[in-house]
Amino acid sequence: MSISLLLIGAILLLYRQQQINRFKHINSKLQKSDERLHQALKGSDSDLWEWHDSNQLISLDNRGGVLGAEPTFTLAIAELPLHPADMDRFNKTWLEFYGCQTDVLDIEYRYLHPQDRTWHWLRINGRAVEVDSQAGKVIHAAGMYTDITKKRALESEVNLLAQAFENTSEGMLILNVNKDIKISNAAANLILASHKADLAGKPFIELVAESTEPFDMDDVFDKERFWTGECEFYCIDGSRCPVWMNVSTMINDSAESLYYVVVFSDITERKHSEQHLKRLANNDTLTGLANRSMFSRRLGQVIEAAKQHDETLALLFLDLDRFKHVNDSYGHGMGDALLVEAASRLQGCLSDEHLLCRFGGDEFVILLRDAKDIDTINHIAKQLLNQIEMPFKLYGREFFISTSIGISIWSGDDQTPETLIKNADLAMYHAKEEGRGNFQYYSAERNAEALYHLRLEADLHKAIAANEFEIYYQPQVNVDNNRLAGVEALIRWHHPSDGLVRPDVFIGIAESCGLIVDIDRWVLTQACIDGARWYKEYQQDFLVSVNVSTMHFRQPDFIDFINATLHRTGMPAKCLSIEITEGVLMREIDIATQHLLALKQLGVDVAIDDFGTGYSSLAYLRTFKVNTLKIDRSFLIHIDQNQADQAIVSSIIELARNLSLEVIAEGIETPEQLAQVVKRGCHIIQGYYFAKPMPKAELEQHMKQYL
Ligand SMILES: Nc1nc2c(ncn2[C@@H]2O[C@@H]3COP(=O)(O)O[C@H]4[C@@H](O)[C@H](n5cnc6c(=O)[nH]c(N)nc65)O[C@@H]4COP(=O)(O)O[C@H]3[C@H]2O)c(=O)[nH]1
Repeated sequence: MSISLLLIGAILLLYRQQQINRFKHINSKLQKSDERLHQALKGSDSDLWEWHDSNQLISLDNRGGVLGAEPTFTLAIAELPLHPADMDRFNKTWLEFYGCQTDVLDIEYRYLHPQDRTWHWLRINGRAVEVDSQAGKVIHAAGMYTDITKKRALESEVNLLAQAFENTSEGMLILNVNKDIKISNAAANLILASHKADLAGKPFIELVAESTEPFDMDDVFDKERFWTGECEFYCIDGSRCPVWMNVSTMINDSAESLYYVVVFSDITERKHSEQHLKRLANNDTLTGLANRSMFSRRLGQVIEAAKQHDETLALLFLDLDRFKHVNDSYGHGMGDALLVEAASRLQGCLSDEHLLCRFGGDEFVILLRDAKDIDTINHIAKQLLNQIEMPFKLYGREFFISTSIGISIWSGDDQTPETLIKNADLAMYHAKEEGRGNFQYYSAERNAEALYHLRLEADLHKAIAANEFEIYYQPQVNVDNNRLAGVEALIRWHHPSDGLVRPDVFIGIAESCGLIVDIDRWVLTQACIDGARWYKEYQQDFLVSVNVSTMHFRQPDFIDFINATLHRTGMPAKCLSIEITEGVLMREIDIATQHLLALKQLGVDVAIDDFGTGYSSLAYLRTFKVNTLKIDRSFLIHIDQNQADQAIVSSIIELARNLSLEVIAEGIETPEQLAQVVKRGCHIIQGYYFAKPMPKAELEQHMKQYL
């Protein structure tokens, strides 16, 4: 019995020992599992919680240290140190869970950390373990709480970046490794007139229309990995948009491309203002034509091209005649309108290959390409003249203007663009001299002459002060008694380097630059000084004739000057003769009439020089009181043989006689010429036959013999 009891006891002991061992084994497993769980919870910043309705307390198993160092603690829900701003949301969620309105509890809120006393983000999630379904409430719940402060911070950073991506004013596209669009931001959709859905999945290359720099997709994305430059995108609506684009590649650690980022901005405005500036720099703002600087550039290029292709070019320089009058009389608005209309008419005469430019003011320049054929140039020039001569109807008024055109030709020579323009300009001046409204070609000879005249003009300004003028006197002889009737004062210029310059060369220049008035007055003064002295010496009514130019005669103080000179020099008025040409009497008749009357009142003689060459009507002889007609030399040169000249000279002498005028034959060189005029009744002769113009000293010798 005792053995059996002992055996049973031993078996029980063994069994118990086995149970203890099994329990220990299970316990150790549980402990390990619990440890692993806590390690896992700790690794994820989480710990466990449990809540019982019976005591309304929440137990926080804080072994992971989420809420500080204290391992486990228990507190009522209301004691949780919640952020005031999260309080209501927390309570509402908890009550819904407690009231079984939701199966799970999942809430994020801020919690005052007991250790660092800062607000941490905590996420609580869990489930009901036991529910009183009759009362509709949770009796026992458990779950996990996690510190999500870092995750929250990361999320807000990501949100920030996402917002920045979405809201930046630059368009942004993120492409996947196949270079298809993965994401686009709002600006990209705005620029490309698209919606996100339009772009998603679209191959990026389909967007690119054009770029100013070469853009090889594969090269740029996978080799260079960075590209920046100007390019044009196709918008979804089919239009094109210029953009400034920046492409970069995102790579992984193995340097493989992961994504591509395309950042771009719409440069339409910039392009417009660039174009506007370009237009301002290259085009005339009024007419829209090429301006001077653009023309000069193009001319240089065209000449270079012409050299290669053996091309001939013609450059036409146009200046509108009488434009200044329109501008001055009707204002700049009218002038501008006229220029615009003129530009359009000129352009209408030219095909696209030719270049028209507004050179400035009322000047236009045209470059004709491939101008081998002179007839073609002439034809175009005539068309241009005709177009401008047609009436301009502007703001209810009608204007008539013309244009003068100078043409220079380039045919493989070494003329620079500047010379080509300058020569056409010179030729244009020649066209003006030829009476405006015509075209002239540039000629080197004419240019040399023009340059010579320019030099003389500069020298003329200094000539009076430098005492370079001298008066020669040419005798006028009365053939009845072979005595001296008078002398004509004729100016001579001793140019310091060119020697004696003839008056018919420099008088014209002096007239064109206005110096003639000073020159005439110098001659008049000298002639009066001499004449006064001769009168005193010889006491004879002996005429000293002085040439007076049109400009001088028209001066308002002309009579005052004559009067003052007579007084100043003591020259008797009756000894002075003023020689004017018929042209003087034809324009500004009122002034001519007044001045002639005043001369008559002064007692000064007036002679019409070069008579018969100027004006066709002789009616003016009725109006103007003159004393003498000087027969022009051109009628006398061949009078010996030419019957027409004989008839004309007879008529002039007859006319003078009938009007009681004196008549002088000028330019008599031979006895035959002399005989022809004398037999027709002209007795006063001026010509080489008797004497050439001579210096004063020589004349004074002559006077002693013939006066
Ligand atoms: N071949 C030839 N020529 C003869 C003969 N007889 C006279 N002459 C020239 O004929 C010109 C006459 O002067 P003009 O008709 O008033 O023509 C003048 C006059 O229009 C102008 N001139 C000269 N001196 C003055 C001046 O002081 N003031 C102005 N405004 N003009 C002047 O220059 C013109 C040319 O003057 P000149 O060269 O001195 O030329 C002078 C004279 O030398 C002749 O028998 N044969």
